[in-house]
Amino acid sequence: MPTETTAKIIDGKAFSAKVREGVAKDVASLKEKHGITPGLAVVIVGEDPASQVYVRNKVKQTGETGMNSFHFEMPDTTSQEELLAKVNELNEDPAVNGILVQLPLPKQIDEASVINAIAPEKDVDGFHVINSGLLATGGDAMVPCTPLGCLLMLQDTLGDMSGKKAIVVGRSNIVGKPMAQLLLDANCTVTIAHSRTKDLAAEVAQADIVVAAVGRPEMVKGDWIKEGATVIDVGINRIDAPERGEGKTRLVGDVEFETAAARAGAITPVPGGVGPMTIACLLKNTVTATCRQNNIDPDTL
Ligand SMILES: Nc1nc(=O)c2c([nH]1)NC[C@@H]1CN(c3ccc(C(=O)N[C@@H](CCC(=O)O)C(=O)O)cc3)C=[N+]21
Repeated sequence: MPTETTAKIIDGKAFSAKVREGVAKDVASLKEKHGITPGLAVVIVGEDPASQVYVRNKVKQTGETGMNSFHFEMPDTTSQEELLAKVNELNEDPAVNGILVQLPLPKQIDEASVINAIAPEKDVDGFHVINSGLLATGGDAMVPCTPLGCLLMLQDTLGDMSGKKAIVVGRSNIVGKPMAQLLLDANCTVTIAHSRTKDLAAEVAQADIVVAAVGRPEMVKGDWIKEGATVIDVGINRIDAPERGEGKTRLVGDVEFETAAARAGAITPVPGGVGPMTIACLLKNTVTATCRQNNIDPDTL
């Protein structure tokens, strides 16, 4: 029997366009009132073809908001010292308000050393230990872009989340852990599930909010989802799609979409869900960083 989509599809593409509009307004106002043009520097080491779309979108959208975009490509033979020297140079450059070093890095480079070399106030990814520490203790952190994008979509869909049961599937430093923190701050009762979780299906079935961030195609099954739950699918997995012709591929999330959409109250699609929101939040974080560096209250923009 074919399943039927009953869930509201959360349109991350449309929502991210709204977020970027807000960013563009703030950028214009920073220029007019303060004579400041925010600058975002992106450093890419090596060539990962999968990230080319992402990088192109990022550069295009940064420009569209009126910000300055600085782009650095370094060969995959780059040493840790060379990358640290680039990071230091950007730390000291007053035209650069935000720095993103694209991950993963080649194996000769220690990621933590590089991330923690970024000036915390320019760390628009929110990966620096100072920022994760601030997030964990209720301070003014730079919040990682993907979890921030998920939170904005959840707030837009649900409003007050107080008392809701949330499950985060995945415990990465980049998504799972900060996401759990944000849900906790929103007064949810939070479970973090992972590869050693005993009965994942039973855990997911309890949740009003499911955030899937494991990076395994369709591993969260639709029939685990509680009726009416809100499902945020962080996964972007490219899989073979022989039904579309030889050598064809398609993108799927970490959630089995069709079956989950038949049970959920609302769900994000892949593509067009979390991905575009991640980029929009990177731009938003760059404005936040610019304001903090210049002691400007963003509410006055
Ligand atoms: N320091 C760092 N920060 C990151 O945030 C970071 C990173 N490194 N390394 C790579 C990953 C990947 N990532 C994506 C963001 C948006 C889309 C995105 O917008 N995807 C679209 C289009 C997908 C497609 O068509 O290929 C979508 O989901 O609709 C994809 C991937 C950020 N990353």
